Amino acid sequence: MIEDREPIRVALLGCGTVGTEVLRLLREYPTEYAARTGAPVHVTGVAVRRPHKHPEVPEHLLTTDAESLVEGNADVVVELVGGIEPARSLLSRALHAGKSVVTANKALLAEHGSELYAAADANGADIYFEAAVAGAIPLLRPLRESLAGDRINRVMGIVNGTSNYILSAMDSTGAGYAETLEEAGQLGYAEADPTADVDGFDAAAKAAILASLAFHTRVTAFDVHREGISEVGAGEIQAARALDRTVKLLAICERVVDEDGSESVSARVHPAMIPRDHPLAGVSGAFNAVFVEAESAGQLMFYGQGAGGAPTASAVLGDLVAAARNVVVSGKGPRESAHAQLPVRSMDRTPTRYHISLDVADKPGVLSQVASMFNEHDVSISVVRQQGRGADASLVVVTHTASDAALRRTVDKIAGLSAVLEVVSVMRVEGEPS
Ligand SMILES: NC(=O)c1ccc[n+]([C@@H]2O[C@H](COP(=O)([O-])OP(=O)(O)OC[C@H]3O[C@@H](n4cnc5c(N)ncnc54)[C@H](O)[C@@H]3O)[C@@H](O)[C@H]2O)c1
Ligand SMILES: N[C@@H](CCO)C(=O)O
Ligand code: NA
Repeated sequence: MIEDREPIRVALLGCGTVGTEVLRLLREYPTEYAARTGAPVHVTGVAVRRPHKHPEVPEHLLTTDAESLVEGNADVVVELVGGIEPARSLLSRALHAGKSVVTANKALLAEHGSELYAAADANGADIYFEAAVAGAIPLLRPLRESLAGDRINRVMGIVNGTSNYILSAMDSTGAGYAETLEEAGQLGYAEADPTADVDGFDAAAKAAILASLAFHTRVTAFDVHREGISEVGAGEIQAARALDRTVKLLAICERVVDEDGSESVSARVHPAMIPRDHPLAGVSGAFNAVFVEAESAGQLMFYGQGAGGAPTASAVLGDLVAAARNVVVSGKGPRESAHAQLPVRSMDRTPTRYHISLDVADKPGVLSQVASMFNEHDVSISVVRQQGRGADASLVVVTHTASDAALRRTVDKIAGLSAVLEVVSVMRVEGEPS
């Protein structure tokens, strides 16, 4: 009988939005977790900061001493505290003691992932982190395991629910930034410090994890070019709408191949205009979606709830079952795969496309002045649209692909032209043939 087997002991660190749901589900379906694991799964303690705030947790499980809980008899440590410290020290301690770890902490993995992998490897423990990227969506396991026999060329997607929730609302109802951010917080999507969401830090950490797994290369959060959504205003949303596009905060990880065949990895997070008929355009609210392009598999799309207590708990519990099962059968999960060690390309040298919207003086020759700036910087133009007369004259340009640095230099030069009254919006364009 499975119930009679030696239980797998689980220490839970943190009992906030996600931790509460993990604990609720473990207590609601013990027979199913036991059957899937091969042994009963017992929570031996829950580390929190303020015990009186957790009436839902049996009192005998609560502790404020996370260190002692980790050092105790747990087989698996589930970390749902977030942030770098004390999570880093606690997980390092657990791994060095040979205990497997399940975490949803993208910030920690994106900065210190290699150190944790090494500790896991050296001590025969596992580290699982499906919840760290795109919440409930099974994405990291497919990258780490199912696609291990393929060659991935691109991973592009919406990986931050909070900023997507805000951009979706701005686009569909014209809602304001602050009120929507507050709603996202109340719904449990936003990080404890929501600047991590709106300034792109959360998505950049996820991009680092995705790029590392996709390209078998160590990519950290510091390698990821990052721009958030704070500069996206009604002007940008309208400019996109006028061209049948919408604005999304995208994480883009690519293998870039130069003419001489040398390869590098580019990882970036920034707002971008995508066509309204692109599958990512229809991803709204806290939903996430990620495209993966692999040499043999072709295009794959992963879609689902990227944030929220229960969806994230689903991913954590899937990992917990895997880690616990490995303890039962003395098996091992996947290790770090960083054999390719491709260089990380700077944003300046990354090929991108720009959409530029300008208010211009209604005078002959404006178009040719602007066009000559593009020529000078070797940037070719894909679309030009000149609209209005007099004070309302405007010019919209969409470029072909060029290096990001050349595009930025061109915009700076154009802004300095006397005929250009205002640069209304500048945004990168993704999701359409270049
Ligand atoms: N909320 C989501 O939608 C979501 C989705 C995916 C991943 N995550 C990740 O999951 C983790 C947890 O997120 P959350 O939304 O549940 O956060 P949360 O802020 O709701 O919960 C964290 C809890 O940890 C507690 N805590 C802080 N320091 C502690 C310590 N030293 N010892 C014990 N407890 C401590 C806090 O009091 C809080 O209750 C984070 O890494 C986050 O990035 C969250
Ligand atoms: N704050 C994150 C949680 C999921 O990682 C988001 O909004 O997507
Ligand atoms: Na996931």
